[in-house]
Order: sequence, then structure tokens, then C-alpha cells
Amino acid sequence: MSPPSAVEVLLPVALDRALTYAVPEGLVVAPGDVVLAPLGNRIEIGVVWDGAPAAFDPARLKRLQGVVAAAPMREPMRRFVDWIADYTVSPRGQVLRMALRGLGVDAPAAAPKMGVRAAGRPPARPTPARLRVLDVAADGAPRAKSALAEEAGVSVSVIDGLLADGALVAAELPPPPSAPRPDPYRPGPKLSTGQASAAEALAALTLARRFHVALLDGVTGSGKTEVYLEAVAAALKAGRQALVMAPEIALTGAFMDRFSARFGVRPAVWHASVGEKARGAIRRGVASGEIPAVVAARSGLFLPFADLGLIVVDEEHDAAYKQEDGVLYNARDMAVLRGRFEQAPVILASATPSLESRVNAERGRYARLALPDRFGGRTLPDVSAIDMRSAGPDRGDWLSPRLVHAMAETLRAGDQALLFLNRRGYAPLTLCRKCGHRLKCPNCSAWMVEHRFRARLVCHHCGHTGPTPDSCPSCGASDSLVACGPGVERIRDEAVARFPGARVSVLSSDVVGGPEALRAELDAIERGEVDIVVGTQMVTKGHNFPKLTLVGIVDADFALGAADPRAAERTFQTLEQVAGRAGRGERPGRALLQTHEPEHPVIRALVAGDREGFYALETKARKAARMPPFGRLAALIVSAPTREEADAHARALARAAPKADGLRVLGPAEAPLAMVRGRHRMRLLVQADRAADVPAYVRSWLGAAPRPKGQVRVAVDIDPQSFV
Ligand SMILES: Nc1ncnc2c1ncn2[C@@H]1O[C@H](COP(=O)(O)OP(=O)(O)OP(=O)(O)O)[C@@H](O)[C@H]1O
Ligand SMILES: [Zn+2]
Repeated sequence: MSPPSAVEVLLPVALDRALTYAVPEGLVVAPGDVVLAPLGNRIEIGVVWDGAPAAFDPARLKRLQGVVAAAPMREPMRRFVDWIADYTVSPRGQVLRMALRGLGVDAPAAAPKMGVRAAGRPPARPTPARLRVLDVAADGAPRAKSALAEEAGVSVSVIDGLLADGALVAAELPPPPSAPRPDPYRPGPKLSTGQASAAEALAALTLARRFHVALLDGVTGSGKTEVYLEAVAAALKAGRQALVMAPEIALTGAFMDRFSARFGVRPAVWHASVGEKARGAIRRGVASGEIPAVVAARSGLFLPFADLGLIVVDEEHDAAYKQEDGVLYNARDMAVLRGRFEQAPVILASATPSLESRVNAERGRYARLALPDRFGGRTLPDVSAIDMRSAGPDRGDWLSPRLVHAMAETLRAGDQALLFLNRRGYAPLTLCRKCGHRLKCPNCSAWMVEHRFRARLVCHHCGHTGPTPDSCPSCGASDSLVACGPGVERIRDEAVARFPGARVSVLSSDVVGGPEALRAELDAIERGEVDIVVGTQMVTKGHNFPKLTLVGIVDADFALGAADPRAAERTFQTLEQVAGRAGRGERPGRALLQTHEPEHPVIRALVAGDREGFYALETKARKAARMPPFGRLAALIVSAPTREEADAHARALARAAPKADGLRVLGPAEAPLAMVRGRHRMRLLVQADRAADVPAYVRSWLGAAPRPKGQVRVAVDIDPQSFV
């Protein structure tokens, strides 16, 4: 059979279809090969896709320009790309683009470096310096010129002289030694009985080389990391690769240390701010198998592993796994899918698993491994609620007397206190006392948030910023602007005022100096160099602060009222995780929840330490409302520069919605954030039975609906996590 004269090539552009290209004489390509293909007047890097081209006219086809020296995209990866595109209703090319990241710099391996070695004949002019060089080089080994000069204590010009003379000749240097590989045979920590049996079960799954999902459901501080690192060890011992995913990768310094304590070296790290060059190296390393373990953010899912033997998704409940722009996918769900295509086990780890994963475990689709106790005989924190209606602070303050009292006790004992508030900046709203004007973002339907430290107002949605004005921009009154409500900076001020002399640190994404500075701050806290930590969501993620014994939740109700089907679940997860930072060291911890709704089931479950009770209740509520995972959701967000355009197109879409059993379309309604970055937003929501094929429905709907015109855009969000 002669090689095909034309092939299908998928390109990393917003196209769903592969394009047909002619294969020039002499070029042999197969599905998965990375090729250069002309598109318009540029050359794109694409991948030969599966399937034979339909009828074509050879004379009219463009020709492939060549094959790129990169590992071909394996079949499981190609199916993964197809599947994500289908599921998220995105063009396949756009998904491919994520899978080709780092490839642009995939230059052929650098030319070998040249050095010199002894030619085996004496120099014409034997000066003492020259003789010293030849003495060092007598072993015949190639050396870099500078290294040889240094070893012999001469200048490089002496080496050049010997080269010209013929006593030294040029020689290829051996390649630099490759990075040391993690050693799975190093002894790990001694595991408790419960940890050991979970670790054994996970290692067995890993060795079975089959697709299987295990939910590692262990309370905060139970040692989930140590347990899943045993599964990583099993994969590495079997000669396979492991991918560990983490939601806040820039902050995983502590995780890197634990990985290297276990395996002797740090893992390769892959995330958005890894430089292009390092990306190319990681891509090549995982494709060749030279890099056996990678810790990655979402996009690590698309790395071209040669033999992926295990995927771990740490903090699997975390909303940060959902990508909220471009292709809207949930990396936790897609990790499960990649595991299936690779025939590799997937471990989902969390102290507060998503309801989805809990239900999958109940249905028997996932194995569930529980670690109900903290490691080392430590106890879970004692949680109690402070009723802000009867026991709240004085006007203008945010910390209740009971919380302040507990802080004083904690500091007196030489321990640390953490105050949690999920609001960046100083105050979420600034208004004029004279005229009532509120400072609003010009581009978004959102208040400008005061950041007092920087003396600026910032929009948290579009980044718009300006100096804090002295007078009201509306009525001109001076000294009339007042800050309303607290952000972490304001809580810091209150803590400093109440505990002069205490070392107070604020942790949020606003920390000056970026992730580096934040990591340094986390280390300082871990060493006990801070007395009071005031932090946002950022402090909830897997940190170990041994001296921390008190957690104060400034506003436990922050999300309870949100129009989000996961509001209760999110509140429970966030508060349980923050509370779980207390008492991880020698001394037991406690958590105080400031709330206006102490009777709320979420607050009651937290106080009672009844996580099973919470899950049972939440399961019942979601079942009754037919909300995920007992039903399916998809959102269509229509946006345009004017409200009229967005509204008109959203209505046209609603009219075009096909009728289907077990599925209804709600809306359009103005999105809660009606305007973002100058674009007006309308939402339509699809609510469906669990059995419905929502992506297929949305695709046929969009196919039948009028196309968006001009600046109108439609974004499809299958399984939405964000309801703003
Ligand atoms: N078998 C063990 N031997 C020694 N130390 C352990 C062991 N298991 C856990 N630890 C220690 O206990 C602490 C908590 O462990 P780890 O961070 O893995 O818990 P976790 O379950 O991931 O908690 P969280 O969900 O709250 O982040 C860590 O300092 C860890 O080093
Ligand atoms: Zn804005």
C-alpha cells in the first residue's frame, strides 16, 4: 500500500475541523505526527489527526511543509483532545492549542559542545605553562578550554596556542549529566496503621495499571500527602510517570520540600508562569520519559507523558480547578478522563471532597479511602459559633469581645492566631456621607475596593484602578468619603490597635512581591515569626503552621446567601479548611466562627464537627432541587458592548432553544455581574436530568440559533462553577 497522499491535520486555531493537506513526495506521516502546515499566509504547527480525508481535489490542496522533531501525539492524548472539545462545546483546535503549549520552543537538541583533548604529541615549544596543561590533559579526557586552563593554572591563550600547535585537538564534550531522578526506594515516614492501609490500597491500584478512581477522603492534618506519595512511589518503581495536580501551584513550596524529603529531589513544576524555555524542557522530558514526576496546575493535564501511570488531584474540591476563560473545563473532571484514556488510576484527595466525588463514591464508581483522624494523635479543632446579633463588637469594630479575648489568651501562651476574611483590600465599598454617592468601577457593575496600603481604589473584576480621591467625585464635598465594611487590611488595623507589639502579617494575593514574597511570608509564619495572621482564601490551602492554635472566622456567612447552588457546600469547605489550620502542632486548636446565622445547618455542622451529617443534608437538598450531581447544568453567557445587543441576542437564543425531554432552559436574565470589562452580560441556564446529554443539546441549539453578530459573544459553560 502506498503512503497516503493527503491527511487530516488539526491546527491550534479556533477551528473545530481538521483540514486536509497534501503530503509531499518523500514525506511519510502518521496520525499524531507534529507537522508544519500553511494556513493563510502563515505556517502553523499542527498534528496529523485520525481518519482519512473525504473526497478532495489534489490539485487544490496545500502541501505540508515538513515534520517537526517532536514526539508524536499519542492516541490517548488525541482522544482526550477530541473528548474535551466535544464536552465543553469548544473548537477542537482551541483544545489542541493547550496541548501544544511549550512546543514552539521545542528546538532540536542543541549541538554538542566542543572542548579539547591531548593529541598525544609533544608541543613544538615546551614552556612550563604548556607542559602543565599537557600534564593535566594527559588522561585523554575532553575538557572545556576554560576548565582545562583553570585546572592547569594558565590563561586560555596558552590553550589556544597548543591547539594551533597541534598538541591539543578539538573534541566533543560529553553531554551534561541529566537531572537526578526521584528515588522511590528512599524510605518514607513511618505511616500510622490507617495511613498504611490507605497507602497500600492506593499502591495496589497503581500497580494494577488500570483506570480506577479513588477518593482519598481524610480530615485536615490526617496526612493525605504522605499517603498519596506512596502511590507516586509505586508508579515510579513500576517505571511509570506520575502527575500531581495542585490548585495553587505557586504556593506549593512546602509540598516541594516534602516531595524532596521523600524522593531526594524536587519534582518538575509546570504552571502558567514557568518560562518558555523551561516549558520546552519539561515537554521533552515527559515525552521521552526522562522526567518521571511533575507537579502541575490545570494545564499539566495536557503534557505529553510517555507512560502516565498515576494522576493525583490534591484538594480536588477546589474551585480553582475550573478554568474560567477560553475553554471552560474542570481540570479535576478532565484528570479522571485522562486517566481513563491512559488506563491509569486517579487519586482525588481532599479533607472536604466535592459532593460530586462523594456521590460517585457512594454509587460505587470511585473507591473511597477514609482517614478519619489526624496524624500523631492530634485532635481536630474545637469549633464554636459567636452570635454576632447578641455578642457582636462595638460599632466600627469587626472583632467580637469573645474573639479578642481568645486572641489575647493565645498570644499570652506564645501561640499564633489566624483571622480569616475572604475579602482583599481595606474596605469593599466607599461612599459619600453627604450625597450617598458610591464609588463604582466605570467598566463593571462592581464597587471600587479601597486598598489603603497602596492608597488606591481597585476594581477586583477588571483591575481598573485610581488614587483614592480626597473629595466626593459626585458632589465635591471634602472629607465626606467613608469606608464601609471590612477587608483584610482593615482587620489588620484592628488587630494592631488591640494588640500593640504583636507581629501581624496580612496574606492575600495583593502581597507586594508576588508568589516569591508570599512563600517567604508563609515560611516566616511556619517558623513562628508572626503572632497574628490575617488572610483570605489563600491561607486555606494545605498550609501547616505548627504554632497556630486559634482560628477566627471574621464573617462565616460570607457566601451562605449567594445565588449559587453550591453556596452551602463552598461555605462548609472553606470554613472547615480554614478551621483545619488550627492545632496541627503540639497544642490542640480551636476555631471561632462569627456569624449572624448560628442556626444555619452549615454552621451547626461545623460546630458539631459533623461532616458526615453535612454531606447527608447537602445530598438531600441537592437531590430535591435536582441540582448537580443529581441533575446537570450549563450556562450560556451572552455579552456585548451594549445591554440592548446582549439582551436581543439572548432572547433570540431563548426562542431558538429546541424542546427536549428532561431539560429546560431558564432565562435570559441579567447576570449578577451585569457588566464586566465594559461588556454587558445576560445568562441563560440549562437545567437537565442526569441522563441528558447537555453538550449535545447545546451544540444543536447553537447550530439552529442565529449567529451572534458584530461584537456579540456567546460563551458556553458546561457544569458552571461560577454563577456571577
Ligand atoms: N506518617 C507520618 N509521619 C510523620 N509525619 C506525618 C505523617 N503523616 C503526616 N505527617 C505530618 O502531619 C502533617 C499533616 O499532614 P498532611 O499535610 O499530609 O495532611 P493533609 O491530610 O494533607 O492535611 P490538609 O488537608 O489539612 O492539608 C504534616 O506536617 C505531615 O508532615
Ligand atoms: Zn472593573
